[in-house]
Amino acid sequence: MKENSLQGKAIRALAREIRASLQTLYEEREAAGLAWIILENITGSRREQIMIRGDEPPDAGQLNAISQILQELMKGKPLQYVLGETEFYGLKFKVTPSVLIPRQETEELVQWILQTEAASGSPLTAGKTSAATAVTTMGGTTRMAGEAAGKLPLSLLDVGTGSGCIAIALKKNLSGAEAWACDISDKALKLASENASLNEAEIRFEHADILDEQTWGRFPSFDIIVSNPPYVTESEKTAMAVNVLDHEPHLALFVGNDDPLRFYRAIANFALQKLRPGGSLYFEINEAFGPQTLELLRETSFQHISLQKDLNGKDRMVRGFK
Ligand SMILES: C[S@@+](CC[C@H](N)C(=O)[O-])C[C@H]1O[C@@H](n2cnc3c(N)ncnc32)[C@H](O)[C@@H]1O
Repeated sequence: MKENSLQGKAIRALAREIRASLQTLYEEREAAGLAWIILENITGSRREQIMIRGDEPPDAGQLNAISQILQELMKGKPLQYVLGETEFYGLKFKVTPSVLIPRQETEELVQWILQTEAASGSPLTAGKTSAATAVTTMGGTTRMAGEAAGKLPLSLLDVGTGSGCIAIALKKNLSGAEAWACDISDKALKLASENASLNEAEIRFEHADILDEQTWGRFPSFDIIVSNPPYVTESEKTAMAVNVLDHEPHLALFVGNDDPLRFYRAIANFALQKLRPGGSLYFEINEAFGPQTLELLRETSFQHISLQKDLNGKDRMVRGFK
């Protein structure tokens, strides 16, 4: 769409025009959703506010920005990379093609962890004070929460942190927790650290190849270890959407066909060494390997293991306790 074809358009007409352009590449509903996200981003107003001021045309600078965004989108670049930002668990994150775009399934993983913590009565769950209180974990053991108790505060590690979304969302919602995050990618770690500053979350970032046992020594022990590791097999590549395949980092996505559970096995062994008694391990998983990932946790002597489906009814998360 040419910039001058947008000029003088009232904003609702503009939304329709953007949608029509995008429909050559996206389905109608997705195109309509994208059109509003673009307008919200450019005007800095929420959709409801834009609707109220519907007859005010955007200025020349805004039209120019819309036109550039459309050009990038028409090349198949994901909107989050075009805008350079996204939302995850109600927080804003910068994203670049060096990191995976945070997904809704991963928000569900964060939700599951926070619900489990809340159900265990943790005083660290956001909104509650960090008192010196004994907390019985699902694993059946007791840990002391709160530094005032003279005990270690709840600590967590996110393995393969990417944009930092899991670690930062957990840190923001488990006040007083000590949060660590690691990744093999320096570029991801740099961006994750920017996101931590943006969200005022104190996180300790470590560069580590989790498949290399020699790097494990630099980590202390944790109450929670979580990971959304690379889990798409090479043979699943052909079924993937082109805008994922062409734009998202392959280091974050793929694992060889010969050993699709490679990361899960390594991280489960790492967790067996690094989790405190009663500590918990959470994974996001490939829907094709639910029972196999559970079996892996069982074989690695994790207890109270469970498999959780995502909102689309797909096997998506597993959990086990040490
Ligand atoms: C599926 S992405 C998850 C990113 C982010 N946690 C999320 O949920 O959006 C997997 C991440 O693991 C990292 N990674 C890949 N191989 C790794 C390794 N051997 N050790 C540590 N991190 C690794 C990638 O760089 C990538 O950031």
